[in-house]
Amino acid sequence: MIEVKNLSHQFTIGKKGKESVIPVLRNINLKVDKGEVVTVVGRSGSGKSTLLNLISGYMSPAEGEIFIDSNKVSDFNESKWADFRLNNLGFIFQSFQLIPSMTAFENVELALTLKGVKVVERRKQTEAIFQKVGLEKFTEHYPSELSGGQQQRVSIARALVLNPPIILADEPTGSLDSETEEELLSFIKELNRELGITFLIITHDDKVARIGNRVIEIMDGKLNKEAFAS
Ligand SMILES: Nc1ncnc2c1ncn2[C@@H]1O[C@H](COP(=O)(O)OP(=O)(O)OP(=O)(O)O)[C@@H](O)[C@H]1O
Repeated sequence: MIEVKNLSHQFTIGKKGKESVIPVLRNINLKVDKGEVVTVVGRSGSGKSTLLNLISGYMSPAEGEIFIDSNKVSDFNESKWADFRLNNLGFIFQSFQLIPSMTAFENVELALTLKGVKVVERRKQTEAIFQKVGLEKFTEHYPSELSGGQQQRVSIARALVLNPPIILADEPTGSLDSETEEELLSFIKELNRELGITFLIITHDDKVARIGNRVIEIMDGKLNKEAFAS
């Protein structure tokens, strides 16, 4: 489903003439199969977000190839990526990234509007997804009128409404207390089990890492050997 081949990435930082190169990822090979939950751990600064940004096309790899299904996405230009993301990838972020001036309902409906779904159909789909995430009583709330856990559920609804086969998550419980975190992790497992959604989750939290069928560790720019054990 996701295949990363010989992926390396580095950043160039500093003023012109005094640049230095920071290698972040070195020769990474990774396969995520359909229906898996794979968690990626590693120290702060080890390159977890960089890996996710490369897999989701927000950065282009310095070297290597990335395939999602049969698509060589590492060759995509920005417009192809935009279309591909809308149809294939859902995203969950630590900071929820909801639009504050829109209600919960409008935040979720917007994803369908961008996809060109007609108004009656998108209202129907949005209502159904609020039922799925158990927030049907909160559709008219603005993000600031919701708890952290509720905001994260709205952001999951926004991802789910597009029916993505894959969800990429960056520290999805990083802003939640431990009880809300456990609820959210159970919900992610339920979505994986019931809808067969493949998850790639980056985290530095052991509890989150443990929901993975496989835990992969990035260390010194490489994937830790242990990580390949199923
Ligand atoms: N746009 C950028 N320009 C230059 N260096 C960057 C850039 N983004 C990240 N880095 C550097 O790349 C390294 C990896 O960063 P990354 O954000 O991928 O780590 P991380 O494992 O996700 O960290 P954290 O757990 O703290 O979020 C760090 O040393 C960081 O300073």
